[in-house]
Amino acid sequence: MIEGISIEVKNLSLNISNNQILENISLNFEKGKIHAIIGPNGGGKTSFLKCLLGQMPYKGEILFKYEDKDKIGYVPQTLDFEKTLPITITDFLSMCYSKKPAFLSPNLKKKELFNEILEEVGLKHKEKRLLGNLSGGELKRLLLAQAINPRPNLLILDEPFAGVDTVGEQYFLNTIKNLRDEGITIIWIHHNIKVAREYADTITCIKKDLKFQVNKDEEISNERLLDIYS
Ligand SMILES: Nc1ncnc2c1ncn2[C@@H]1O[C@H](COP(=O)(O)OP(=O)(O)OP(=O)(O)O)[C@@H](O)[C@H]1O
Repeated sequence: MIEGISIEVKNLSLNISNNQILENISLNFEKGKIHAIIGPNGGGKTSFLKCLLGQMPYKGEILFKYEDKDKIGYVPQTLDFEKTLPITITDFLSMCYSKKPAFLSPNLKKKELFNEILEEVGLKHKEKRLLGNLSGGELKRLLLAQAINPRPNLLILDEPFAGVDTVGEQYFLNTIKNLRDEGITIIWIHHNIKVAREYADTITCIKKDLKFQVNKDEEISNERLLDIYS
């Protein structure tokens, strides 16, 4: 089993260029569970994840509690890159997994690792494909592959299903559930409350200063839903 990370967020606020994006948010994320984050477009969900990842100049405290390691895997909402770049899946993985000396082709051991990684996400035999030629769903699978190998203690997913078809979505949902069963803490932005309720252990709504957290089986009243999405 993997030891998941638990997180305590205390009085988190984020102000960028005089724009108050998050205000006074306090939350806990228990280890080894799936925590879905919902909320309206522009409500601050991605900014919140970026605070967790230490990428935003937030105020307040974010405490990571862990017994084993504090390894974090991250799948971004989008990956911006020049589509004509001559970079294959293997080149991309080489960049993700290379330590110095850099710029060497993968050795036999790395090639075996890449095969295992690609097989897990259903991309085996596509290692020579150019990154720019991958479909939205294939790119998401590749991003997931680098995030979960080696296994992290915390996995952060920013809308992993965007651009993914129904079969791909089911694949992601099963993978997320299996990773949770391995002990990994998962924080996952998702727009579909019904799916979030089915798969997540807690649901957290983030909309600037309006936030609440409910467990899987707790009701979310229509009033609350109206508050979030109006
Ligand atoms: N670097 C930045 N500089 C200025 N404003 C920003 C920056 N990053 C985000 N914002 C603003 O913060 C607000 C929240 O954005 P964020 O991307 O966190 O929302 P979101 O809930 O993830 O939205 P969506 O569901 O559309 O992805 C938006 O109004 C956005 O324009």
